[in-house]
Amino acid sequence: MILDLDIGNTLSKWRLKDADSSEIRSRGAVWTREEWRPGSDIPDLDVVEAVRISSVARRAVLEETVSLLHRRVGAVHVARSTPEALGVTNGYEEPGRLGVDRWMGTLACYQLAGGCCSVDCGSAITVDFVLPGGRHLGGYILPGLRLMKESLKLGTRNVAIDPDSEAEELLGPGTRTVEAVNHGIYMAAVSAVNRIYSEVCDREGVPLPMLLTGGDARVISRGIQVPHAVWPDMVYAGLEACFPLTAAERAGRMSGAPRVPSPVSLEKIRAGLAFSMLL
Ligand SMILES: Nc1ncnc2c1ncn2[C@@H]1O[C@H](COP(=O)(O)OP(=O)(O)OP(=O)(O)O)[C@@H](O)[C@H]1O
Ligand SMILES: CC(C)(CO)[C@@H](O)C(=O)NCCC(=O)O
Ligand SMILES: [K+]
Repeated sequence: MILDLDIGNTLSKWRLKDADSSEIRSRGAVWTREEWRPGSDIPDLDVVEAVRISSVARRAVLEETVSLLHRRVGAVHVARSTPEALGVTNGYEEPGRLGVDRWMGTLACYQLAGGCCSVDCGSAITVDFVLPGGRHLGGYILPGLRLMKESLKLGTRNVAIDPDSEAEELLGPGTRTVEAVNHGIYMAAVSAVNRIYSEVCDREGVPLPMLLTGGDARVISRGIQVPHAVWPDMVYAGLEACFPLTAAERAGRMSGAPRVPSPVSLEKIRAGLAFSMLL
């Protein structure tokens, strides 16, 4: 079995992948904390032959995790943000400072779609761009839905947005505090993603396929106006591409990859942008 770990600021997600069949056997999430110890909600390490890790948590969390895993598992691969990988050049002035979850997601997206816009809707919402040809432009970081809500301190933090609600409903005016807050932060998030996408495609003169991942990807997806696809395993797919271990991975197949969405024409993107600015 291969254990893949995506250690975020809030949640540490894991999945167990069968090295022979390439099937995902189980998955889970635990709170990210200093001491990452196998317990009831963490898989049995006896069956694990290799681990791949993407971590944006404090260094102590990663060090603790790696030293624990090294004692139990033969191969431990830790992903890093590098100046170049898999045909993509990192757009950051200091490439190592780009969040490795962004780098993994973006590499996976590029492998799948070529030039792309990769969006991760987690504790933070990040939007990254790669041009056809592989130049990563950098990206945008904004607070995620939960963080935006908590920062308001209006006592509404425990009332999460129902992930099944329709965008149309969430974009209307709220008539109670929790609704006003939920609709406000939802509007902030989806408007930002829509606008960022159009602005960058306009600037660069190329319409790009958009892929979304992260805990809030499904609900944010409903408010995104341009064609896109949700890829829950996008960060894991970056780990697969960087550290291929199975036959399928070596052949370039990434698990859970969606069909590549065809972007709308540049003219349409520009018309939408002009419309929203001239109103
Ligand atoms: N059980 C949960 N605990 C925390 N967040 C949750 C949970 N279920 C859904 N969410 C939503 O998922 C978002 C967090 O997304 P994600 O699962 O990608 O976690 P993350 O690890 O915190 O992200 P990041 O990698 O940016 O740190 C939150 O904004 C929240 O709205
Ligand atoms: C932005 C987050 C928190 C998103 O998980 C992560 O990618 C991170 O800590 N990044 C480092 C800062 C940067 O990417 O510029
Ligand atoms: K994430």
